Amino acid sequence: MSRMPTVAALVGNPNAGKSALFNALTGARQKIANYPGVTVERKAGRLLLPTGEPVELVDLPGSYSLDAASPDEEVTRKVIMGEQEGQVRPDVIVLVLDSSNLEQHLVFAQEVIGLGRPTVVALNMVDLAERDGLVIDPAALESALGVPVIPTVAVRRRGLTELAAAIGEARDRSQEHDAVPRPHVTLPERRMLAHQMADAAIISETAKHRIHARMDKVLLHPWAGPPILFALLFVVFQAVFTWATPFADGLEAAVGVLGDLVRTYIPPSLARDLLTDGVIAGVGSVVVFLPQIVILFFFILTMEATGYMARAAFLMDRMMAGVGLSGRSFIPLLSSFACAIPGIMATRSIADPKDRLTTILIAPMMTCSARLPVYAVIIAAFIPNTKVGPGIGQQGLVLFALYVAGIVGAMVVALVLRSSVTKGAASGFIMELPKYQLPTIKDLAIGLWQRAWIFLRRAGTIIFMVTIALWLLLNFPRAEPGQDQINASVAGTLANGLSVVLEPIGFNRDMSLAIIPAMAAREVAVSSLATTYAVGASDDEDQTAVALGDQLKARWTLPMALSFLAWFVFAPQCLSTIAVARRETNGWKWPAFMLAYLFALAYLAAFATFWTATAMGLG
Ligand SMILES: Nc1nc2c(ncn2[C@@H]2O[C@H](COP(=O)(O)OP(=O)(O)OP(=O)(O)O)[C@@H](O)[C@H]2O)c(=O)[nH]1
Ligand SMILES: [Mg+2]
Repeated sequence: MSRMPTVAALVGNPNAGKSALFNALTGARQKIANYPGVTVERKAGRLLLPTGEPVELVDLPGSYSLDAASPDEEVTRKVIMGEQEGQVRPDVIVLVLDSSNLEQHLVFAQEVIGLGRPTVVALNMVDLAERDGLVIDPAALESALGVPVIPTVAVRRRGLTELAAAIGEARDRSQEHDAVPRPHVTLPERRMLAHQMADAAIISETAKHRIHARMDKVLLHPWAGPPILFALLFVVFQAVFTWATPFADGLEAAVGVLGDLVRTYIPPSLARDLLTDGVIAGVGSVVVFLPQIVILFFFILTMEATGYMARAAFLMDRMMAGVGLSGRSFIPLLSSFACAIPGIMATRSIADPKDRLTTILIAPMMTCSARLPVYAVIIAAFIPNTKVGPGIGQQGLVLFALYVAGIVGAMVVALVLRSSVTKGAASGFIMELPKYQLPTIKDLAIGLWQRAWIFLRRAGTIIFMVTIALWLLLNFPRAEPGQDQINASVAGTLANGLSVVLEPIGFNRDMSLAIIPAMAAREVAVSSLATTYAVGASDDEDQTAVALGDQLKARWTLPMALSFLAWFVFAPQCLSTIAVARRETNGWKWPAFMLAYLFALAYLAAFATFWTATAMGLG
């Protein structure tokens, strides 16, 4: 047998646990989460059979049918059929079924088995079925489907060896005879058969899942549900501030000490300035937000793992329909709170092209985690840390308001787009609700670690480089004695030019200076301000670092700060988002449109904020 390695593909309904199985079998770290539509691309990994032979295992997006409706389902169909470029047709199909949802998953299963190709069924999530009081007979299912059925629990690594062995056997059988497609069975027939098969395979069923049904009664209640969701999100933003404070203070102190050490032990020179003003002040000012990021992701990951995320989508469906979208757009939009890039990619699970395009266009308005440091630094400097109610801090409230401003802005834009450029009827929304699950500590820890690592890596690479470049542009050419270094520098000259345009929205030179490098990564706005003020202060007598917050307080007025925040709610700040929008819409037309309308919106919002605040006498 000296042929190409065997290829096996994981196929099944969304949320069946394909990626969890993939991770368990190959040691990969694909994203898994408890809602349908997590995986939108194929991903290959290597699995070793019990015989030691390697198999290429492909994880695929979930699918309800071989008649693909959405771009991610299309990937699955193409791979199964061997039409995907750069991917040989799988020799073995590993059909993943959710045992606790058997009847529903058997509908697509029959379609796949009907292809007559070597197939193995992974009867996954048998633990959840048991929890719900279901006992399933794999042998009955095996004889009904005519292919091997292996019970598995992906997240507990149960049944993996048996599954791997079955994959090997199926491959061996396939070499003996060719695929024999079975007679076509229509969808209604498959539905009926699925019902019969599930009935025959389920030995006993007790009504254990009452608690979860009762939870849904409350959480999905048309009146009680939305306030609960709202309250939950509110708690998240309070927590981002209050829980993070001790850790953030500690980190900030550590960065300060580091700067002082360098100042004490290295004689004054440009190189020392680069270290203190560029690296430590600049990059350090971003790194101190690690605790906030971790706390935010703790909540997002928990919502994803417990199954609440899909319920939130369900709750929001009605509101989304009001602006011409559906609950389908909710999860991509919510993912954009982490970063617009995975958010935009997640829109591949939306079938209607215009729904999808609208969602892509508004995704950047969801407050991504890179904006959190910008918001946090300004809020901490300008909004008093007072309580406005029991357990409600004013700072958390303002943060919450900024997130809400982004959401409301996005909804208004969606409404306008859906009645103009992306006109079309709102499509219906059906999403199966996943089972409630407690998140496993290990998965949560891995998820948080990955997030923290991404954040730190950004600080160490892109933010670091942009900050250094900015430091150079701020320091050259050198100022004449008595002249202001920043005004003399290349960066200062550019910023002074730009501030003519930005003056009407209350931006001073330093703010204008901060928003350009922030196009690389939004956190850079913070590091640029820190570096600018550190460079500006270098000539002063006092060499000790002044915390960025104090610098801001001394140099900005409240209306200026609010205007800066308003700008960051809407402005298209990161080039990677534009690049992904180009890829997902196949051209420059829509990203250009996105860029233009977001800039216009940001300018208007900052303008209105600045002048309203000024008129209110806040300056
Ligand atoms: N209890 C239990 N949970 C599981 C099992 N397999 C997967 N899960 C959980 O089920 C959820 C869905 O798993 P995924 O692997 O993301 O599902 P998927 O089939 O890849 O979903 P899509 O990518 O959306 O098609 C996650 O929360 C997993 O932790 C299992 O055998 N038992
Ligand atoms: Mg997946």
